[in-house]
Amino acid sequence: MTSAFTGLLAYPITPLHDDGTPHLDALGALVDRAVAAGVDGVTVLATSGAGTSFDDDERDAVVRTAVDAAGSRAPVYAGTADASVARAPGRARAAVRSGVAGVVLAPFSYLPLDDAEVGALFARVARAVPGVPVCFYNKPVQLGYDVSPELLGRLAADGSVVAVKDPASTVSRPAGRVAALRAGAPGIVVGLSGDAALVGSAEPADAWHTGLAALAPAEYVAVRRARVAGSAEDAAAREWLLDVARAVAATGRPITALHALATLLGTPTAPPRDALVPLTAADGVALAEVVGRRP
Ligand SMILES: N[C@@H](CC=O)C(=O)O
Repeated sequence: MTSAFTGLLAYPITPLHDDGTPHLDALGALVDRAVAAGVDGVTVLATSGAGTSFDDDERDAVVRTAVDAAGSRAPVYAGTADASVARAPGRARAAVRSGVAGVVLAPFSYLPLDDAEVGALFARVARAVPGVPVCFYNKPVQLGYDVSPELLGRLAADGSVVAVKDPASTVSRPAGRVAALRAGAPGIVVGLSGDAALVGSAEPADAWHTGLAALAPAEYVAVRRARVAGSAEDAAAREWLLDVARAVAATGRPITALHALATLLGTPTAPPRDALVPLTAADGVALAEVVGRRP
């Protein structure tokens, strides 16, 4: 049996109707397409899915839609962070009731947490969903907390987490981080995020976590499979994904850009909820130009 949180993990946006409610049919279609293209798992309601912007009923409906769309073909995971850390265990329980195969938890808080608080949070969530795999969603730039290999090792040893999603090596994250995480937390599943780095030259890892893979699954699957097999990559797919990743990053508004990208690629969605503001016209034109070059 494949371990949880391995392979290519697609993080769909949550498509929206014009009134801002989740467009569940569009979400189901996105999940179905990604799974049919061969992604190894789907995570809803994390960053790309704007999980913390939805109320409980909306989140439950999003999870159920994704689970139904994936069926038995691929595991569905859900981001269960909440603006109130006290609600995180309840959100994890709700996701499990709706059928997820594991939960993805970021140490989300109004003020950055410290090691003791993060340890307590993950232990509480693990106790709330015994036996359910939990992935530590490390988001140091945005949350002001960067998990150490040592804390991860303690959380893995007591069964609170089985996997970690870490930003791929960049200028601010020197190479060697994957090895450090493995050394600190033996046996843990190490996954990386950051499309430009993944498609570019990220260190080998057990998983890739990416929002873009939900929108361009065929290309991403081709690149991931070739990378894992050590075979020749589809150069056109790789170059195009790199260009898309750069165009999204250049906007400085990743969620808004992913919604715009989704629209350009045929998924109906309104822009993200307030207070995320629209892309500039120039950014919209740049994205459309890249999409027009899809191989
Ligand atoms: N962008 C993804 C996964 C990587 O960080 C998300 O939606 O959370």
